This record gives sequence, C-alpha cells and structure tokens, in this order.
Amino acid sequence: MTPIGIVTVSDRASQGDYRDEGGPAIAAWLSRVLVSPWRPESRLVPDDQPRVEAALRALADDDGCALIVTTGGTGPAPRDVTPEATAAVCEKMLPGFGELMRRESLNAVPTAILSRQTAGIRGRSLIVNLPGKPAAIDVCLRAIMPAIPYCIDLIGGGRLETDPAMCVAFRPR
Ligand SMILES: Nc1ncnc2c1ncn2[C@@H]1O[C@H](COP(=O)(O)OP(=O)(O)OP(=O)(O)O)[C@@H](O)[C@H]1O
Ligand SMILES: Nc1nc2c(c(=O)[nH]1)N[C@H]1C(S)=C(S)[C@@H](COP(=O)(O)O)O[C@H]1N2
Repeated sequence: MTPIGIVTVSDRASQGDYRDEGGPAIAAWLSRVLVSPWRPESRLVPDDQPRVEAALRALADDDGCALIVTTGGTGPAPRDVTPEATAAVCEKMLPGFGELMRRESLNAVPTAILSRQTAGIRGRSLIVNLPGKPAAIDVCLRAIMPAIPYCIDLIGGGRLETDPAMCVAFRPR
C-alpha cells in the first residue's frame, strides 16, 4: 500500500472560510488513475512556510510517501510560499514538472504564468506543486502523470501502476 501525501496549502480553507475542494479532488483523480494499491495521507495547512515544510518533511520521512502532491500557494502574492517550502526540503529540483504544467495550463488560462509551481526529490519522495484552483488539478496531473511512475522507480519509492485507459505511464527500457 503506497502512501501518497496530499497537502492543501490555503489560509482560507485552513481557517474554515471555505471548504477544501483541492485535496479531495486530487484524491479522487488519483483513485481514477492508479490501479496499484495506495492510500491518501491528507493534510490542510495555512500559507506559512515553516508549517508547509513541516508537513512535507513528515509525509516524506515519517509516513514514507512515494509521492506528495500540494495544491495552493504557488502564485506571486506575499503569502504564497509553497515553492520555497518545497525547495527548502528537497535535495534535488525537477524544474521540468513546473515547465510542463505551466505550458498545459496556458491552454486554459493566460494567468498560468503566475504559478511558480515546481517539483523536487526528498529522499524517496517526489514532491509536486499544483496551483490552488481546483480546476488546475486535472490539467496539471494529466500532463505530468505519464512521467511520475518512472521517476518514483528511479528514487526507490516503490512501483506505481496506472490504468492505461486513463494514463499511459512511460517507462523507458
Ligand atoms: N483548497 C481549495 N479549495 C477550494 N477552492 C480553492 C482552494 N484553493 C483555492 N481555491 C479557489 O481558488 C481561488 C484562488 O486561490 P488563491 O490563489 O487565492 O488561494 P490560495 O493562495 O491557494 O489560498 P488562500 O488565499 O486561501 O490562502 C480562491 O479564491 C478559491 O476560490
Ligand atoms: N491550470 C490552471 N493553472 C493555473 C490557474 C488555473 O486556474 N488553472 N490559475 C493561475 C493563477 S490565477 C494563479 S495566481 C497561479 C497561482 O495560484 P495559487 O497561488 O493558488 O497556487 O496559478 C495559475 N495557474
């Protein structure tokens, strides 16, 4: 059973100003696409860099998550610090994830370029940032999921299998 971290980063959702739709949408998306056994480890934190870093470290180091997906806090506003928190806990960055997600998101909204979303590796965990808008989740995960299982193979995080009707995972031989 592969643990997968789902971290909603939002001041307002964490204060109860609105219901978190992003975390459940990520879990639902993964349930549709992954066919290997996995379980969600869901967290809801405010846009506070130490709190975001602590959640990422705990999910990677204590819960052993192969994949950690964040949503929110990637923009230019003063309290948007999810990419900084991600970089602070990662040993290695994978800028191609952000480049591809922004490229695909530009087909949906011209403000896609405002997201500083990125990805990186901490130990055996791949951490990926998504924007806060729940509508961004499908666009971004559809773009990057084909490369995620092989990335997790390479870092020794376990084997993720996808439903090929939903997403073909590319594993070069
Ligand atoms: N987790 C979420 N659940 C539902 N809607 C969300 C969520 N995060 C963001 N949104 C929606 O997207 C809009 C833009 O998100 P924004 O960038 O302002 O939020 P954020 O920086 O992720 O979180 P916040 O401003 O609450 O700390 C919000 O006004 C809200 O309508
Ligand atoms: N696919 C997609 N990407 C998107 C958006 C969106 O609606 N859909 N919103 C953009 C906007 S308006 C902002 S400000 C940035 C950062 O959002 P965040 O701070 O909620 O992470 O993501 C951008 N990327």
